[in-house]
Parts: sequence; C-alpha cells; structure tokens
Amino acid sequence: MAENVSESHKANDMGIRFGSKINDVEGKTPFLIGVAGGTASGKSTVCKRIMEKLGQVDMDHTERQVVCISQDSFYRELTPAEKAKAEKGLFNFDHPDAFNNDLILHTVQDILAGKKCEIPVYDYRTNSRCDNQFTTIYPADVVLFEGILVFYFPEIRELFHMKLFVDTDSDTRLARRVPRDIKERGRDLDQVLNQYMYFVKPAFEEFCSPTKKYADVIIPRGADNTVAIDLIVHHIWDILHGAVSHKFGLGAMSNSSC
Ligand SMILES: Nc1ncnc2c1ncn2[C@@H]1O[C@H](COP(=O)(O)OP(=O)(O)O)[C@@H](O)[C@H]1O
Ligand SMILES: Nc1ccn([C@@H]2O[C@H](COP(=O)(O)O)[C@@H](O)[C@H]2O)c(=O)n1
Repeated sequence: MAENVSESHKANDMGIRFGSKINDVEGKTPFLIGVAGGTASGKSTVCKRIMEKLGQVDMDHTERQVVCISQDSFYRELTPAEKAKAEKGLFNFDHPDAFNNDLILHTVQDILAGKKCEIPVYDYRTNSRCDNQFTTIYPADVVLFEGILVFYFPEIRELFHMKLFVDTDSDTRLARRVPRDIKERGRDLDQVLNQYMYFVKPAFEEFCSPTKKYADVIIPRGADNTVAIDLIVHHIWDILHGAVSHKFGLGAMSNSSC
C-alpha cells in the first residue's frame, strides 16, 4: 500500500507513510475518532501508538496531520466548596457533570469545521485549569479525542466518524492508576484507593462501561493489542487516501470537491 504513495515523506514501523498534509487549510472536515475506556485503560497510550504508526510524532504543527486531544482538558472549574472536597479525594471527577460539556461540544464542532482551537490546560495536582494557559489545536486530517466519557452525551457521540473503546480489565487499570496518580498527579495511596472505591469504580459501571455498546471497534488489552491497533491504523490510512469512503464526507477528500 505504502509503495503506491509516491509523494510520501514520512515512514513508520508499519511501512505506512503519509504524503503531504491533505488538510492544510482551515475549513476542511477532519476525520474525528473518539477513544473511550475506563481510567488507565490505555486510551492515551493507544492514541500515541496510532500517531507513531502514522509517523506523526516529533513534528511541527505545519506538518502534523494527526492530533490528539483529551477530555480531561475540559474538566469544569470547581466552586470553593467542591475544591475543598477534591483536595480530600471526595469529589466525583468520574461523573458526566464534572466536565464542561458545552465547551466540549463547541470545541468539537469547531474542530469539525476545520477551525484552529484553543484547549484549556488542566492540572490534576490543583484540580483546576492552569490560569491563562491554552494548547492550540491546528486543523489536521485526523483528530483523536480520548476520554472516559466521550461517548456519554449523544450530541457529542454522534459527531465521531469512528468510535473506539479501550477495554482493559479493571484490576489492571487500578494497578496502573495507583502508581500513575501517586507519581504524576500528586496523590497519596489512601486518597487514590478511596477515590477509586467511592467514585471511580461506581461511575465506570454507571456511566462509562455502558457506552462500550456505541463503539465501532473494541480494543481488548489496550496498547498491548498491536493487531487491533495495526488494523485501525490501516483503516485510517485507507480513509485518508480515499480507498474507503465514509458517510461524513471525508471519503470525498480524494475527489475534486475537497
Ligand atoms: N500496555 C501497557 N502496558 C503497561 N503499562 C501501560 C500500558 N498501557 C498503558 N500503560 C500505563 O498505564 C498508565 C495509564 O495509561 P494511559 O494510556 O495514560 O491510560 P488512560 O489514558 O486510559 O488513562 C500509564 O502510566 C501508562 O504508561
Ligand atoms: N482533578 C482530577 C481530574 C480527574 N481525575 C481522574 O482522572 C480520570 C480520567 O483520566 P484518565 O487519564 O485516567 O482517563 C478520572 O477517572 C478521574 O477520577 C482526578 O483524579 N482528578
């Protein structure tokens, strides 16, 4: 497949190469992929692998065709009372209302309109956004949007062209979350375990797990599942290069209307 792409300049471990940026002007619809799954299931790692396999790491935004954003950037600001609870691990960050869902919807709509967006920067140590800090998301051909509840609200869910669910067993997820939250998110062991028992696990069962049924592809074992990741990468490549069309219009990228 890659051998047919004469203009290609990026190679990777699958031999898949991207050519020049297809969607290098504002206003073109990117292929939007939602990546849901429980906490520490490997959503970010799966997205990273997809980007690596598409040869999309360590590049400038003018060249980058695939970008990844996280639902965690959209946690809403807490009231002082909620902040005090959060500091003791007593705030439910796994409930759909913990996010600024209007901002998610508008941002995703802007992304689909091919607009440049500013995404808030979130700090897990303070449980709040970093003041006046934003990440600029430039128009791209493929946008990965990962998060525990990206398929929860129908208005947002319906906007994805492809929906992936990373399905990693809950013991493994807890075993990964504990060291991560202690090392990277400034938590202590008691806090992580209490938050997990009282909020994370019940909310996973009530809000996240039921969204698995909306997924087009379920990825058992997350980033360990290289076969699933390779298949997804090939599918993305085919869509981007017009080999497979899809009903949202991006398949038309290879014809003259785009
Ligand atoms: N397949 C894997 N094997 C070992 N560790 C992993 C694997 N996938 C993810 N991790 C680790 O588990 C933690 C959570 O992974 P991450 O991709 O951030 O999950 P999520 O985005 O779903 O919260 C991270 O520390 C990550 O390095
Ligand atoms: N201030 C916060 C915000 C979120 N969390 C937890 O993060 C989890 C979602 O992120 P993943 O990378 O694990 O998908 C979610 O389960 C929240 O409990 C937090 O602890 N503190």
